Amino acid sequence: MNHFTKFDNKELGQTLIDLALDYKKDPRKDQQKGQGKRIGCVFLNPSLRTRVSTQLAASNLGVEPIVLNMDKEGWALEMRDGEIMNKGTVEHIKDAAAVLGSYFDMLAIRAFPSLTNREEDINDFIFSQFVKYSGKPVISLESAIRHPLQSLADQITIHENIKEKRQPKVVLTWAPHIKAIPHAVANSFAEWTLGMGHSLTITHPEGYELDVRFTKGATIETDQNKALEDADFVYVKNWSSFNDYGKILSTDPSWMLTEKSLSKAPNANVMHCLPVRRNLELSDEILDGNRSLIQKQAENRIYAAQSVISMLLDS
Ligand SMILES: NCCC[C@H](NC(=O)CCC(=O)O)C(=O)O
Ligand SMILES: NC(=O)OP(=O)(O)O
Repeated sequence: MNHFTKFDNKELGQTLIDLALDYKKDPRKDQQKGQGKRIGCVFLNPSLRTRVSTQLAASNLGVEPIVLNMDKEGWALEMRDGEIMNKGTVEHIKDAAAVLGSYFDMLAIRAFPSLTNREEDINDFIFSQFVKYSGKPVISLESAIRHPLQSLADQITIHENIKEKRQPKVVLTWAPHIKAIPHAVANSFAEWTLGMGHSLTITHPEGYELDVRFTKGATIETDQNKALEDADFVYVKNWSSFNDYGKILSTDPSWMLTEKSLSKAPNANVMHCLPVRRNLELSDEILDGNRSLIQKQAENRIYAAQSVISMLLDS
């Protein structure tokens, strides 16, 4: 594994899940493994879980994490090659990434999409520029189109909570939001769930179809009640329109998941990546009830990151 940016294959996915579960039992068992190594975690956007869980994961392995909140503390970065930098940007990604590459053994970066330039976002422009110029193994802390550490934590959580021998029914449901929200978490959840061999139903209002590169093989159902029937895992997420790029087409509150929406899914566990807007995306009754796996997902972020850093240390 040279970089960790996306789902690769089922075998590697399962290896990462198993390793994460080993670390969960004994988080510091490999404390010597990363002695003398450093990881630089660069954030171009806000974060709670990703920032802290990655630092904890690194320190469990003896790796020293250093965080740079580039959006607040760094120079304004120019991303485009060949620009005459006579406006607001101060430092080119080519120079900044190369310097960081020389300081660290591995790097990690969060770079959200613009949601205004679809072409750049679907090519993961900022993230790709960073990988290109850093010269070191890079972990995605959420890019324009993927959030693989979240998805690995989600798959660990599903793996831990499968109760029956049969294949679980996994549903990804759109939820209302007041802001235009990226596609990364939904894309990645679909990519990893399908990649790990689960069946996936995606439900959303008309116009909210995700990029088919991530959803090929999923069942798409615009009737949420029908989609939720007999679900075992229900992943709740808002995203903005992909076809009408970055637009909010609906804020219909009936899409917010409640106990009533799950009346035909008695065994459903509910998942969300957090942060969640209570009583807009998800009701208090679900968030505070027995169905929620949401805190467990957040805890598993540590072991997801730890398994990834550990595997990168091996390569
Ligand atoms: N890192 C996990 C989620 C990040 C992002 N959420 C947000 O931007 C929430 C913003 C708000 O609620 O104002 C998203 O859903 O893709
Ligand atoms: N789920 C997640 O990535 O949370 P943060 O944005 O707080 O890191």
